[in-house]
Amino acid sequence: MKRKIKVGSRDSALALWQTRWVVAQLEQQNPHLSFEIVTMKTKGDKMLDVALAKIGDKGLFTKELELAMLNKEIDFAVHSLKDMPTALPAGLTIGAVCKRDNSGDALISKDGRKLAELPQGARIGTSSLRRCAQLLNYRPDFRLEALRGNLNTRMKKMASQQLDAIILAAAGIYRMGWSDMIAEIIPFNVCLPAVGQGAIAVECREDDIEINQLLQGVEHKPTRVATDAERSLLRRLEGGCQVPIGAYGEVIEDRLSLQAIVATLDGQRLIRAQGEGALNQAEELGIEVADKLLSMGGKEILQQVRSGD
Ligand SMILES: NCc1[nH]cc(CCC(=O)O)c1CC(=O)O
Repeated sequence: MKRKIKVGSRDSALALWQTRWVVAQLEQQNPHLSFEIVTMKTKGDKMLDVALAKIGDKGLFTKELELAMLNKEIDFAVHSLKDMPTALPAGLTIGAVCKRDNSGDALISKDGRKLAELPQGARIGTSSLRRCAQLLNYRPDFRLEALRGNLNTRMKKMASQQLDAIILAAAGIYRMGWSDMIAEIIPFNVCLPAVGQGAIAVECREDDIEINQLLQGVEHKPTRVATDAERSLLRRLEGGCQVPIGAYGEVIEDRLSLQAIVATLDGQRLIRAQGEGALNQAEELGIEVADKLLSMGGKEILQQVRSGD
């Protein structure tokens, strides 16, 4: 009998798009296999009105899917890598990291204005501490307003709350087919993305050899190496959604580069560091750049942010 592979996904439009994209490739590569998508709500889907930084849970968007995987109700789960904690539950692994095209943050604004063209005191919607801190560092006159919910909700809130602009991950907007709405991809010297942003990751049981093998078909080595470095940096800084940390790793030919920032919530202090290394030294590079940030004053910033003043 043909094995039916059960694939776990959150039920948001973006999550389903990503899951279908992964499944479509696997189906094409493995015409003898059949797949079934099983959707689940995670705690993060149920608590849409609370700022992520306030919920402060690890695995807010992943835990239910991980439990289902450990209980063998599903065989693998598709996530936004950005939503995955840096330490996974025992027995689970990232079976594949897929090719990332767009890791940046996108500005969606009234009249299509770019960041530099926004008026004094412009009101910008985002609940990400990382985006707030970097935007305030760039333009202290901006007024950042809380904005959560799935992509559809956030778009509606821009109009109903009369915001001048909102910021969303570019990858999500492209996947939803809304690229026409993007005024600008915010340059990395203004705003570095979240660790793993733009990359789709597939999580599975460590001991499921067949599934691990299958997932090699959607693995993209350069994206894996770049995001390994980003995740290693985040692990070293012990950051989650509660701390403004941005990072971007990139493979150019046979070299891996990593740039990162850590900032205070008000954006008044922002520290930037970077490094470069060999492709097989991703973890080490993450630690090296994290340690640079810590020694340049990042340690004090992290302490200050965590103590809540
Ligand atoms: N925080 C939620 C989340 N997780 C992944 C994405 C977008 C897709 C991606 O980064 O791969 C988003 C939306 C956003 O930040 O605008």
